[in-house]
Amino acid sequence: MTDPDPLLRPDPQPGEQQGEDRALRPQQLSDFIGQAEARANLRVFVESARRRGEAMDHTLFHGPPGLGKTTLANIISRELGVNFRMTSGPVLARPGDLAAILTNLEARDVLFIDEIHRLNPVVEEVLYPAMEDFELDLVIGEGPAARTVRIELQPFTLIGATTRLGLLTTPLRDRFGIPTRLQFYTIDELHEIVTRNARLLGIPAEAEGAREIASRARGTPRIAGRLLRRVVDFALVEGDGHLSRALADSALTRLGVDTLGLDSADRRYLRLIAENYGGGPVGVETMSAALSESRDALEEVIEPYLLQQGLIQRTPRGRMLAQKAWRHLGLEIPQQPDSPKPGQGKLFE
Ligand SMILES: Nc1ncnc2c1ncn2[C@@H]1O[C@H](COP(=O)(O)OP(=O)(O)OP(=O)(O)O)[C@@H](O)[C@H]1O
Ligand SMILES: [Mg+2]
Repeated sequence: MTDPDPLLRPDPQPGEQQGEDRALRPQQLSDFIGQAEARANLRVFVESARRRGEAMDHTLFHGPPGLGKTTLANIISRELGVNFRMTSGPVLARPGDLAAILTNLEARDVLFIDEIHRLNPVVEEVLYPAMEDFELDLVIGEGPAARTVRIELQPFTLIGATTRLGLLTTPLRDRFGIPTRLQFYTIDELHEIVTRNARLLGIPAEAEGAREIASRARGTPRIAGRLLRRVVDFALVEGDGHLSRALADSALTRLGVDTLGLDSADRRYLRLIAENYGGGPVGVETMSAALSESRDALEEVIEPYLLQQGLIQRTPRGRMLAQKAWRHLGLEIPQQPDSPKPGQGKLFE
């Protein structure tokens, strides 16, 4: 996929996962801002598991990239006071890979599987009895000599994360006792996050400066963190080192982030529907071909925020531009030709 604006993509950029980003990661549920409902529920489930001295029930986090799935999984293991083991769907190529991890877990540990929708089906089969009965059925040997051995596992908590709930198989989905959807953050929540991050980075930030970044961060803490760093660069080199609204505004505009937080890829998407398809409806495959972006990237990364902002609508016949998008692009809403009443059109065929 051609990606003109890696700065603004909500997926992690190289170095971010391990490096500079770590300092900003909330460590406890009480540091975690936003997702109030999910957080309140998780607090109960964690506390209950602790009191019972049992593994917490399996938990699935789903939602667009950069909203805090990995962060929450980490926090839960810390609050439970257990080890955190991390792997991901595409990494577990063979059942043995998963078996090796499962048999090494200690009682009540958290096993985090990122991108769980990308598990190999034969690996997924191994996961079912492991999740349900903490048992592993492994086939040893081949042909007539093959036999199955059953291995007892320590009770553990599986935490799965996915940006594509729809791609999870039903049997896997059904085995999560705590499915949790993460939502885009409000501007107030992002404002709090930017303020906290600026404090941690030791940057003097005016409330209005932090708010400007928050309102242009696409509802996503990862993007808010990244925009803050870039604005700080401008503040240090071209300003007086402190983050004001005017500085944030000029830096973000230079970075191509508009007032709604859209980047050039978002605007290209909206313009295509407006200018080439009269506002739609247009199918996602057509969009994908015209933009040279994978369908996954459109559905996972670009569209969720545009939908949440009410800029586009998804209809059975394809994507359509909403009025707000025409206004945002500064384009005239085309006059709809008088649509024939039901049945009337037939007369002219
Ligand atoms: N509620 C929050 N408060 C403060 N910072 C947050 C919050 N949620 C996420 N972050 C920050 O945003 C960044 C992205 O979070 P995280 O890696 O958990 O997202 P994710 O949902 O796992 O994304 P992906 O789908 O790409 O794996 C991290 O740097 C994290 O510190
Ligand atoms: Mg993650």
